[in-house]
Amino acid sequence: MAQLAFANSFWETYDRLEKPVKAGVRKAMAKFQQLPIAELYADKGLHLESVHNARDPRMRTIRITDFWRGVVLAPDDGSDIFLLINVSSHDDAYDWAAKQLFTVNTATRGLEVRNVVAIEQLTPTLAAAASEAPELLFEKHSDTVLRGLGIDDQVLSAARMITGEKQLDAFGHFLPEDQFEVLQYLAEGFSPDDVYHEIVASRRPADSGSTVDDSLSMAIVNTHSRITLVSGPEELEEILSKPFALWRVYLHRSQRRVAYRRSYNGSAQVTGGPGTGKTVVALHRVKHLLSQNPEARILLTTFTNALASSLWENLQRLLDDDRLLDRVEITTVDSLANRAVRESTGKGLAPINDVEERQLWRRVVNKLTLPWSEQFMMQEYRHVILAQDISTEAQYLAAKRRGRGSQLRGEQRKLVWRGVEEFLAELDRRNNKTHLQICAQAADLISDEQRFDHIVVDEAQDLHPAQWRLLRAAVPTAPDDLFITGDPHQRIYDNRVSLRSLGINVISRSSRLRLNYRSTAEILSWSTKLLGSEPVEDLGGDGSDSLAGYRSLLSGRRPQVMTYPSENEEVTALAEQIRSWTDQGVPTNEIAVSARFNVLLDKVAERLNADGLPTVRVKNRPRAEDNGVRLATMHAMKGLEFRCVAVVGATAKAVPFDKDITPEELDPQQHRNDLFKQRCLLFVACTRAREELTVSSSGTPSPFLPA
Ligand SMILES: Nc1ncnc2c1ncn2[C@@H]1O[C@H](COP(=O)(O)OP(=O)(O)OP(=O)(O)O)[C@@H](O)[C@H]1O
Repeated sequence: MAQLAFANSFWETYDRLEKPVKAGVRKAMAKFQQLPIAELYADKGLHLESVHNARDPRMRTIRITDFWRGVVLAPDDGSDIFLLINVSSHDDAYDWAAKQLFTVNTATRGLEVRNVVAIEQLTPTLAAAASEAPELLFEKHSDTVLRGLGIDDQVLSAARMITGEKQLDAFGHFLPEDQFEVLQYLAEGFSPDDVYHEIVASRRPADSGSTVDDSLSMAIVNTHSRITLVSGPEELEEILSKPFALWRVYLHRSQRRVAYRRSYNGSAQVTGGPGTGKTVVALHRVKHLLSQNPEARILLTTFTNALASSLWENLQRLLDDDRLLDRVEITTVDSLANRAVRESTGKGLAPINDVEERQLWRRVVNKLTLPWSEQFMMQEYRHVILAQDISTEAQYLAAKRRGRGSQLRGEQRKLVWRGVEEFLAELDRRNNKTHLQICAQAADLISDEQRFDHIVVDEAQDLHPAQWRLLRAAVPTAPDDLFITGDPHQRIYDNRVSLRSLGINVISRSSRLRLNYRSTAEILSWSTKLLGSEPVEDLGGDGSDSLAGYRSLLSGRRPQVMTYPSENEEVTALAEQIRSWTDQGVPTNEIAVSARFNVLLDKVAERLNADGLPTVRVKNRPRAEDNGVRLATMHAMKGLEFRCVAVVGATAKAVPFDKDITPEELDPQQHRNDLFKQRCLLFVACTRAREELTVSSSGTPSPFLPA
């Protein structure tokens, strides 16, 4: 009986197939598990046939439906594993299959694939460019060194003509996977020894004796990172019925590279637009760190409790081992701080929330008749005083007010400081603190027993400097201390930091992910326009970040943007839209409605419930399988995803919301930051949609909506 293995490229295509095509795939796969090899070839329905003019004689295609074919690599050396590579339309399948060549890497012994036709066609162009280039990318490495890292003849002669990293990136797409990765590492300045440890040593199977088994099945078994071997019909059924969970298990090359780098000589950072798999990468990094040291204590942290619960569920799936899971603490930074303070002082804390803090500032402003708004005071306290851990008037008078665009003279600063003292005294009287104050206190108090060996941070863009100080204090400075993922385009709390000034240096250990796996290209390109054209400060405060090269391979319907004469009409149209999604078979738990404010969500809930559509508030942390259309404020949409999303109430009054915007005359810089924060909010809400997005308003639409 044959065995079946799947290349990662298969998963990238499978989940996008329509249901009948998926059923066809399952039927074909079942045959591989039921029939002896000779009968497979004879089976009329499967139609396992060779590819005319294929560069790899083992290449075959199978029939899935009249229109779709699967591309398969068939063993010709007496071994019995068939590798399913992808599923595509009839012509694409034959065209692709004819050009590819699978080979076994001499160093890693893994199976790799190259587009041999493209390499041959592009080589003369490379040669022409190389003859005029002042230097070549790999000239300092000898052939012997490159061969020792698994580079074979064809790749070696191409590598010898490559002039720079950009050219390597463009060409790399056609090269065998392990060899391309070796070249990327060398191009980034890693020494051949480091590359050997990073790629070859970690992938090469332990030598079992004097003879090397170079059969196709052995190469398949050796290629864990790119190929899954399926043991039996139950496992196959489980895999094919839950491809969504599989995405968490099979990584794209660019993701695998950052998640499974053996070690970073310090803190590392991964950025990327929405849906590029940063959370997935963070989870895999935890898995990798545990594989390096199963005794390590790891903190995996994120922004909200809801996201922490979802990280826990996914990590459980990924590790599937309770002993390893026990080594990982998953919590928000605020909860970590609360616990550290409670354990050190023996006192429980009930921090006040943002709304209460704002009210308190209003009282302070009124009591001292300060010439600034409560919002200005609250921001000054957070972004200047707490951010720099300022505790005396003298420190404040001398402080740089980074990120603030207004000038405050000495007398004015003294007045602000009086306000701060009043605010702190009032908190003391109430025996209260803010979350950020608790983080600041925890950073000073955290004890050795409360420290971790590694910290992995997801949604890092919204952490405040006080929270970073706590994280810095919670892990000793060492290789692999902090692994940080985030997207500055999704900054919805306007917390800006200079990571370097907080003792976190990610320079030369930063990577960017560019491929979006969540949304269609139509949703992405429309949503990206919401951000406008202002440069975006990067995660660590060292420059700007951009979404250059950010893309999706999925395609679908363009987002629908509607304006209604009244809110009632908008909500009526929303109910119809949701009904049409459920009629098309989208389950209610895969549909979300998001608004800037809860009042509109209340109205939506009332209307949908009256129409017989169940609803659930995201803030009540429903389980993934719970029935009901998800209702969430734009803030609560962070980190989530749904097949269909309706953003409602996107009016000029709600986004931007006046009260959240510092007047330009008071502080032009803060004004710009506040406006950008609101753009980000809309961007976050819209980029949660996987397949369909509608955005509606009644009255004047938000000025941020693209024309
Ligand atoms: N290699 C992959 N192949 C297929 N799907 C993937 C892959 N990596 C991630 N995904 C899927 O893409 C979606 C987005 O991933 P994830 O939530 O990790 O992205 P993110 O970058 O953290 O997003 P955001 O910043 O918007 O929260 C998820 O459904 C995830 O399962």
